[in-house]
Amino acid sequence: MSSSPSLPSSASVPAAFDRAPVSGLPDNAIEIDALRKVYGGGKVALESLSLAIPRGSFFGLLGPNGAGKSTLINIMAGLVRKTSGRVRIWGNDIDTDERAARCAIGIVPQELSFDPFFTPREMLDVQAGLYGVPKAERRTLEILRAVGLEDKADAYSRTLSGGMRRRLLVAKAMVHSPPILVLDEPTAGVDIELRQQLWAYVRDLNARGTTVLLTTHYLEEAEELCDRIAIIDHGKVVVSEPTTTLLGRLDNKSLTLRLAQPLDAPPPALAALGAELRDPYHLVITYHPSSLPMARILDAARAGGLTIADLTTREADLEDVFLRLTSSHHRAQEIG
Ligand SMILES: Nc1ncnc2c1ncn2[C@@H]1O[C@H](COP(=O)(O)OP(=O)(O)OP(=O)(O)O)[C@@H](O)[C@H]1O
Repeated sequence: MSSSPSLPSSASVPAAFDRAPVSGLPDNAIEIDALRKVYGGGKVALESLSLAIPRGSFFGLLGPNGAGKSTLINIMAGLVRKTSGRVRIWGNDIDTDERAARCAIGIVPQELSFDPFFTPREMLDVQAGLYGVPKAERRTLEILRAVGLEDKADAYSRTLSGGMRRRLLVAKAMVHSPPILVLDEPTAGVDIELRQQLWAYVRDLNARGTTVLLTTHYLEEAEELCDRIAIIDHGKVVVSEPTTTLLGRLDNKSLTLRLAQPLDAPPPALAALGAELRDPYHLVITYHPSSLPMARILDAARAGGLTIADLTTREADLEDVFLRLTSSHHRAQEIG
């Protein structure tokens, strides 16, 4: 795996807002309205998709395979042409203010593809040139330092490890100090240590004002990092809300009681609350905390004469919510 050095703090890299006036900033970094994409063969990838990504948020875009996430990001990046609808990036319509919209966003693509004969320094310089960053304002080495690649500034890119290439793509996306950073599956196949380093850097950028849009298949990562999450499925938004609200949706918990004595059936008072024996020493009760306080379950256990050796609880996590919402969405589609 990668023997990459620790990423230094990004404090040396000015965030986008260090130069931007605070007044006149858009409330939403990205606004998508009734976006539709039909590919050549007639495949409808996005169907009237509307979404607002608040300025300053760390926003997760989740969805099953084929939901339309890459199509959406590629439209924002100018790589795929939308069929209809409206997209505004930092207040700039991609149809009428394409250049300003492109300058407001830095995209870290899924694929690790770049010219193997360019060095990281050359690559960032070319990118800065493409975005019209004047030579005096370029911070090539600062950015490379921030992603832990300063000592590789003049190495051929083909000699970099996969993890280093991923970080180089993050650096490339940041050369023009965009107020919005989009990361499309940035940690797929990246080892855990590097993932943490990458997230420390991106979190720091976010704390200093950069809006972050992340797509990932690692739901735990999204749950930990994102303050808002949208789930899309079949080209439509199923839900878009603060992560805490989303997690609160299921109102589901499970309580496992480890028993001092074995049982062959749950006592009636607990069976009435839905308790099931996982094995003679473990009773599992899945319950809704809002309508069934845990104290009532414990009272029922005591009334049933049980001696509890230990107990553990588990809350619904993002994976539970994700599966519930995407499968209920499928059911609704089947019914409708
Ligand atoms: N160039 C294309 N031509 C035709 N259909 C396409 C094209 N690109 C994507 N699609 C289809 O559009 C739908 C959405 O694909 P998209 O790649 O946007 O989904 P995704 O959410 O990014 O999936 P994944 O998580 O697997 O990357 C899928 O059914 C896909 O097969």
